Amino acid sequence: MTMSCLATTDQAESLRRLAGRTKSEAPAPDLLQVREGLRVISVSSGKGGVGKTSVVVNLAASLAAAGERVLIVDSNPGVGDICLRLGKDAPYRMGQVLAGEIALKDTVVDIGGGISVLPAGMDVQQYSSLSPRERSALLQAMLRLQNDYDYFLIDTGAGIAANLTGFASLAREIMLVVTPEPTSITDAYALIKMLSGRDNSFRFRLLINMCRDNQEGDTLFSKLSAITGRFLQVQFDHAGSILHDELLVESVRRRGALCRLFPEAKASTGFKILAQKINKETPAVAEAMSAASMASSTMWRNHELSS
Ligand SMILES: Nc1ncnc2c1ncn2[C@@H]1O[C@H](COP(=O)(O)OP(=O)(O)OP(=O)(O)O)[C@@H](O)[C@H]1O
Repeated sequence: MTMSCLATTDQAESLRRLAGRTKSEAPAPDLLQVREGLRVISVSSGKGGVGKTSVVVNLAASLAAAGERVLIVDSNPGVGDICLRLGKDAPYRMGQVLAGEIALKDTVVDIGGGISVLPAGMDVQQYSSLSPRERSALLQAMLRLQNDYDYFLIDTGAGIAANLTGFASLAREIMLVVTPEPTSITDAYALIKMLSGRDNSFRFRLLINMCRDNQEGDTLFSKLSAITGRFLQVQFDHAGSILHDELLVESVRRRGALCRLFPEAKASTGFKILAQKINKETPAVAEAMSAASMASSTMWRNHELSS
């Protein structure tokens, strides 16, 4: 669904609703500032099916178990519906937000235990069809939620476009999920190359999922790190390894987080260590961004991506 309805209804009112403001409130300033202390991490991959959503769900559960308040932003259009995966209904959809029928904040689903989900699935075409003002209103609506959380974990679609558009554009930290499969590694390298070419301030972390053992993960990280070190100027860290674990598949079947259903599982240990590591780090500093310039830079990026 697009926002063409804005042309026929009261555009100011629709934008206000989209941004979650009341009529009496002044418009938000044209500056997107992620508050100090909020971590915005996008979890991405070069190819699909490597376990991105599993990582988001279980990292969220581990962070929440340590007392952090986590908003999962499910911006992956289509397949991986995180609410469904966690056994909850998402009564409202992004299309209704884009149509100005409902405010973004009203779509948030409380999963319990310190985790909420924003079902924000939107594909690149849908995002491209928004005007710069609509994009800006959406990002501002997102930032109006920031005082309620310590982390925004963004589940993006696979590939570069999904990382540069929509809510993912707020993240300075990118966690790339790969598996030991050769195609997953080459796709991840291509993604790092493209993203770092657009913005060299991203902090990349590599998380190796579905490993046989930690040694396999360490070896893979060393190989990729050697190549990126030689050819690219990027901040690139090892987030850790998550072991292949049949109980993870079982947790998906039972519609819950592995770390909550099977806290002693071998993959749960990996997620716990990952959460501790992330929690100890100093966040990447996010500078204020002009909403207008972000919206227009995303336009040329979209144009470039579709060519
Ligand atoms: N560590 C693991 N051990 C065993 N199975 C896993 C592991 N991680 C993920 N899986 C399984 O791999 C499958 C894909 O996982 P998931 O849906 O999280 O991937 P994704 O990258 O988000 O996929 P998509 O690109 O389709 O959104 C699921 O069936 C999940 O149970």
